[in-house]
Amino acid sequence: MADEWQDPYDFAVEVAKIAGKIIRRAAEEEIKVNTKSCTVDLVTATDVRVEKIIIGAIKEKFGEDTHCFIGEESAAAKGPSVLTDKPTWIIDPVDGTTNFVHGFPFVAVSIAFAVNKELEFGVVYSCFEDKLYKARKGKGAYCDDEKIEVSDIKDIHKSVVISEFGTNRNVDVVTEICATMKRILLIPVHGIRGTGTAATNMCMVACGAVEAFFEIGIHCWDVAAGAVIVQEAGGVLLDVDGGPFDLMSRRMMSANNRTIADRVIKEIKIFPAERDDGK
Ligand SMILES: O=P(O)(O)OC[C@@]1(O)O[C@H](CO)[C@@H](O)[C@@H]1O
Ligand SMILES: [Mg+2]
Repeated sequence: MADEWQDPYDFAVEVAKIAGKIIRRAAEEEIKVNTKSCTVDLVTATDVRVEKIIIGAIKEKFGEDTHCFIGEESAAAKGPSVLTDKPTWIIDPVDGTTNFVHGFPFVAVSIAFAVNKELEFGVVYSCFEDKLYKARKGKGAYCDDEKIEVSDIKDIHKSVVISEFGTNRNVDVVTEICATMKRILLIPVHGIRGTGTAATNMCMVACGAVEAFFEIGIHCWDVAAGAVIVQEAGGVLLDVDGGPFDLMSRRMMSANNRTIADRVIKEIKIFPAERDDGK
């Protein structure tokens, strides 16, 4: 049987690189900053423009109504993002908008594709590093066409963990996040890091640079592509309570193995985040 998702996969790689070039060019000009859910949840004309270019290119290539789309910048106007069985592109045109605005060089184009609610492939292009991470279900994970694998560390005391502070500035939430980070540091672990983009954070797990990345508050478009890349690199994906990974839940634990995941999960204080699908 013809491999029907190879063409969209190859196209996702191509369009991610084009989008990355647009982002790099835009970074050389003055960036007008707007805000979304709060004063520190930033968005720029580049986020909106790049998403339109990606979706427009996909529609031109595969047909106007062939596929569905969940894109960060168009989602806001549409209400809850419901993932159906239909072939669906899940897109974050600029993951790390705050970094883009500040010139902090970790900004990723994240493009994933799901069919029957199963993620088929993920592409993450870290455009200032010029590193393209990609993976298709069942076919391994790659960075610039070199196979990547998670680290084999099982001892939490020899691990580096990634997490993020997010954009929620509610004092109780910030207190919980900081308390979780403190508990993890005091295990102790070698260190806690964060690139400011979930997609890139997950690629750091996939290539074995760190052992785990978790966050409460991410969206499906931040993590969909990284989820395929982590899984195909031999990693594990879970809910932050150790249950099954739920793409629309706004929370995620990704790690090199279950031992590390479970040990970090013990330190996470969970706070509520409204689901992407509104359920
Ligand atoms: O709005 P953006 O830039 O597309 O994405 C938001 C984001 O960068 O912020 C979080 C850091 O808290 C990341 O985990 C997530 O990817
Ligand atoms: Mg974004």
